[in-house]
Amino acid sequence: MNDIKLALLGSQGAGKSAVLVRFLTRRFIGEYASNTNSLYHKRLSIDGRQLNLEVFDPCSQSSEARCILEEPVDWADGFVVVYNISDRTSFINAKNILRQIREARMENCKGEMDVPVCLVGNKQDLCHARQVCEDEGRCLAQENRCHFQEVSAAESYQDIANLFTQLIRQVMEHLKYRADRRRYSGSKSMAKLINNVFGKRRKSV
Ligand SMILES: Nc1nc2c(ncn2[C@@H]2O[C@H](COP(=O)(O)OP(=O)(O)OP(=O)(O)O)[C@@H](O)[C@H]2O)c(=O)[nH]1
Repeated sequence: MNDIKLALLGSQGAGKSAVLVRFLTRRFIGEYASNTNSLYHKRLSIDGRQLNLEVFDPCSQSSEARCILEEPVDWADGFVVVYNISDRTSFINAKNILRQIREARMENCKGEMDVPVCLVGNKQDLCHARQVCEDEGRCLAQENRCHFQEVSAAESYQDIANLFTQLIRQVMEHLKYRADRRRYSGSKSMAKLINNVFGKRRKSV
């Protein structure tokens, strides 16, 4: 069984818990405890494969450009970065979070393909109070080579289910790529070792 670890990041009140609970239970629950870190577990099946999903929903990150929690950046295989379309500050914070994920990953995983990330503009039902237009979200996602989706955790399940399913598929591909890379570099260094030990002798035969 595959283990998939995701982390949800975003400003306080952007709707991270609402989005996640919608995905896990299909329900919208108005209020959530926001002063604790939560780790959710779910078993699911995607494309016929059984998965153990763990999702980390940390307690609020402030809207200032301070460093996001370092642990989820190292721990997670993929990220959901949530902002509120009716709160520009949460969008600016999402931008900072995307930058920090990229920088942290560049340092830790040199040469690896991008970590899967989905940028989510939540509270689409509040479009009368919109402060971030859809194109801005799309452009930001393009700049960061990540998927983008506007959703309303309050009103709809399907968009949220689709975005998590797509992200999980991407994570599975990414994990396979990393495992193949490790196997390949392992066999390359073994070949090098064999060559170093036997190379000269073989030449003289
Ligand atoms: N109108 C509307 N309200 C939403 C939506 N999603 C969440 N909310 C509300 O926004 C508030 C914050 O939602 P949370 O899910 O607690 O947000 P959060 O990002 O987890 O917040 P913290 O845990 O404080 O970081 C709650 O009052 C939710 O009911 C949505 O799609 N539309």
